[in-house]
Amino acid sequence: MVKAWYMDDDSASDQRLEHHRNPPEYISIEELYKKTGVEYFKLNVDTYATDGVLQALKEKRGYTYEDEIVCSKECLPNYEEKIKSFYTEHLHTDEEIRFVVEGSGYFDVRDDAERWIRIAVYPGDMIVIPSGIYHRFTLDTNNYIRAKRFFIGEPVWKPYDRPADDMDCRKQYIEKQRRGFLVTAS
Ligand SMILES: CSCCC(=O)/C(O)=C/O
Ligand SMILES: [Fe+2]
Repeated sequence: MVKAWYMDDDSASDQRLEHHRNPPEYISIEELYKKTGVEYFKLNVDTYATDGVLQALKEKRGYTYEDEIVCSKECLPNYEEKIKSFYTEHLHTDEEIRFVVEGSGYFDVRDDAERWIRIAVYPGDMIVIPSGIYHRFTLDTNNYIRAKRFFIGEPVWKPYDRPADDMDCRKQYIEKQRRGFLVTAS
């Protein structure tokens, strides 16, 4: 099962480490959704191309665009710059949808009390990060991830670094969080 935990406050050491608190404080995926609106789906990484589960999800959620990103020194153009920008706290005007097919990494999201939650992703994990949430991404010490990216319509990748509190998507996110993410995740 996917693991998520509250991070320590050690921003000086390697971002690619686990950064657990002492003792570790895990959060369930249900709690994660309630606090942040982040959705999670588990797919079969060996059969997703033919088993219909991903296809059904794409149709249900209207994902019309799909591509792949490989984050590694060898494959990602402007690697250092991109890795730095992924780990700079930011938000997007649209959902960030990633399905991990190889490798691993960490998505960090802020909870309702501004605490960082780290979500460890592995092959078969699909994560939907809501529009307007402050978040960031880092590779772990394996330094490699290959993920599918989905989008409703034409993709908009632009990150807006914090502070972006005046953006409509941020205000809408805060309002949804205030009301509670009550609509079922799937
Ligand atoms: C594994 S996807 C790379 C990270 C990314 O695309 C992004 O937008 C992070 O916020
Ligand atoms: Fe992002």
